[in-house]
Amino acid sequence: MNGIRNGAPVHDVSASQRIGNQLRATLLLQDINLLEVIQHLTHERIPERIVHARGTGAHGYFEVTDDISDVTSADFLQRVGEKTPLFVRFSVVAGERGGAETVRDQRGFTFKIRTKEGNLDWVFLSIPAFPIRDGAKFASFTHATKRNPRSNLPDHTMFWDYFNNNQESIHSLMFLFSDRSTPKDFQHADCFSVHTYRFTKTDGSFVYVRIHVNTNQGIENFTATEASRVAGEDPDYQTRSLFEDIEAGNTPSWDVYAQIIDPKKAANYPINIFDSTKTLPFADFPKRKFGRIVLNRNPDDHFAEVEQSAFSPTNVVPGWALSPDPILQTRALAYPDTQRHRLGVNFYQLPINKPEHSFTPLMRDGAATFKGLGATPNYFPSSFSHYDVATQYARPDEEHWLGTVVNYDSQVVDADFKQARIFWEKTLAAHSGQQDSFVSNVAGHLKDAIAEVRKVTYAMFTRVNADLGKRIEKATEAAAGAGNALASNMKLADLHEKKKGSHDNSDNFDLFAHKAWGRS
Ligand code: HEM
Repeated sequence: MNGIRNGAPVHDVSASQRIGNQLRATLLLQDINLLEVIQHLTHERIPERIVHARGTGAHGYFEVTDDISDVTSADFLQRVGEKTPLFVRFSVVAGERGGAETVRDQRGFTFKIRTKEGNLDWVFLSIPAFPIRDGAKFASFTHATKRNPRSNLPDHTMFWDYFNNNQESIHSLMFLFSDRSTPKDFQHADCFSVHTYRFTKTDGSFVYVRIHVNTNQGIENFTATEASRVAGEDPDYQTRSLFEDIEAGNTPSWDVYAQIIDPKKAANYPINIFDSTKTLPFADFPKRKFGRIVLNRNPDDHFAEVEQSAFSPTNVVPGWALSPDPILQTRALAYPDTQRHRLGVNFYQLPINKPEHSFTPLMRDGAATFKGLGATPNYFPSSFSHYDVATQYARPDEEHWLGTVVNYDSQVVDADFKQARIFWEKTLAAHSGQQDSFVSNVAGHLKDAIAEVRKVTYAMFTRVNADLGKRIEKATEAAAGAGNALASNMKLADLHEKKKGSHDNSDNFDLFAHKAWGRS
C-alpha cells in the first residue's frame, strides 16, 4: 500500500511510531505516515457553494431529436441523432451542504454539455421566473432567505419582510409556495433557462431563445406535510432516489424545447424579454422541441465530480450567446469569481470541468497548474505562435448602445402582478386542490413572521387577487393562534431604533436610513 503521496510503500498503515510500547509512550515527529494522513484529513473540506450548496449529480448525454439548424450554428445541434456527453448537477438553493433535500425551495439543474467546440453550461432552475431583476439585489435576496445572523435560525420575519419590500418577486413567490416547489425528486421535475439567451449563426444573425427542459417521468410533487415528514425521515431522499434509479439501470430523461423569439417582435412586445421575473406566453412564443437529455451513469466519486464541478452561464460555445438580461450579466461575474475562491484559480483544469480540447496560452501559472505551456508564447500576437483566433465565427453585431449612465433601480408596477394573478386564477385553479395547498403552504410559513410583517404580506397577496389576500390572512391568523411569532425571529422594532451603545456597529444603522441613501 502506498500510504504516503510520494508513492513509497507503507507497511504498518495504522501503527504510530513512538517510544515505549504500552499506553505510557510518546509519539515521534519523524512518523511521516501519521503526519501525512492527519494533515490531509484536516484539509479535506473546501468552502461550500454560497447558494445551491446541497447537490447531487449524474452523467449522460444530450441528443438532437429535431432539426434546429435554421436558427443556430452550434456544432452539436447540427445533426439529428447526434449525442453529446454531459454531466448534470441537481441542487437545492438555500440549505447548507448537509441540509434536508425535500424542503420547499427552487431546484437547480445544471448541465455541462461537452461539445467538440467547448463546454456549454446550462445553469437552470425549476421555477421559470426569478425573484429579482436588479443584480445588486442578489445579496439581499440570498441573505434574507438564509439564516438570521444572530440566532443562526431560519427567520420567517426576515424572509417575508424581504419579499414585502421587493414585490417584483411575486411571480416567483407564487411558484415557490405551490406544490411545484416540493418536488418528489429531481427526475419528476422540469427546469427552465429563466433568462433569454441567444441562438447565433455564423453569418452574424441571431434569435433570442428561452429553453424549457420537460421531464419524461411526469411531474410528481410532495404535499407540504409529506415533504416535512420525508425531510425528517430521510434528509437525503432526493440524492438516494436519483442514485438508486440510475444504479438500477433506469435512464431518466427530459425533452428539451426552445421558445424562439424574433428580435423585431421582442422590441415591441409588451413584456420585456430581459426581465427575468417574467415568463413568455406559449401562445406568442410556442415551444419547439429539439433535443433530449438522458442520464445513465452515476459519478464514481461525489467530491471529485459533483463537489468540484464548476458551472457558469459564461461557458458558452459558438452558436449560443448571452443576452442583455441584467441578471444574466451579473451572473457573468459571479460564477467564475466564486469558483476561483472555492476551487482555486485553475478550477477549469480539474477533470470534471476540463473541456475536451482547450488551449489558453494567455492564462498561465497559479496554484495547482496541471499542464504548463512550456515553450508556447504566452502573449498574443506573437511572431512565433502557430495558433490563430477562430475567424469562422463572425461576432453578432446587432446591439448598439448609446445613452446616459444612470443608477437604475427597477420600480414595482401593477403589471408585475399580472402573471402572478394568472398563476392563481388559471394555473392553480386548473388543478384540483392546488389553490387550497397554496394558501395552506403560505400560512404554514407566514404564521411565524411577526404581526407587523404579516399584515404587509396580506396586502401584497391582495394585489394579486382580493380573494387570495383574504384567504391567506384568514388561514395565517388561524395558524398563528395568539399572534405569537417565533421568539427567535428578528424583531423589526429592534432594527428601527438606534440602540445607542448597545452594539459595536450601531452607527451602521445610520447608513441604512433612507435619508442617508437619498430616498427620503
Ligand atoms: C444575480 C443573480 C445571481 C447570482 C449573483 C448568482 C450566483 C451564484 C453563485 C455564486 C453560485 C455558486 C456557484 C459555485 O459555487 O460554483 C450559484 C449557483 C447556482 N445558480 Fe446562481 N446566481 C444568480 C442567479 C441565478 C439564476 C437566475 C439562475 C437560473 C436561472 C441560477 C442558477 C444557479 C444554479 C443552478 C446554481 C448551482 C450550480 C451548481 O450546481 O454548481 N442562479 N449562483
